[in-house]
Amino acid sequence: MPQTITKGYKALLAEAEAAVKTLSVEEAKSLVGRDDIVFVDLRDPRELEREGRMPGAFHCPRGMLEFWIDPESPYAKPVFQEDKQFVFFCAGGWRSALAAKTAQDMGLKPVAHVEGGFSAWKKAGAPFDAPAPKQG
Ligand SMILES: O=S(=O)([O-])[S-]
Repeated sequence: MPQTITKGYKALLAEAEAAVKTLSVEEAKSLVGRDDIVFVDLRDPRELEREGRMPGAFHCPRGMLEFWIDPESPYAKPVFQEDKQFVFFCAGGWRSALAAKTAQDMGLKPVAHVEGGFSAWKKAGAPFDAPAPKQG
């Protein structure tokens, strides 16, 4: 018998979007370079290699999020102990909505996520570091 998914991704995203602050790319752009803001890139390493990076963003693969945020975890990262605003982004804005909701549920604050993610960021002409050219 097939599995019955009782709470699908749309419901999870709707819950997350209702709970966390969403920034447009334009709003996010206006925060670049500020000392009190940490942009958190949730994409996988291969996506960064392929698509490029947001300058100055802290890279936290989505799979490590909870373990890097919790100071009691052996994998805790000091950046998540700072008194700053955390702005999450991914490729398209879905992982970042769920991640920002989880981070907020864990007590991290303030948090927000970027609508449309890195794809929208690039499309809007926001600054990014292009991927390094392939060797060979
Ligand atoms: O990056 S994503 O929005 O496709 S999950």
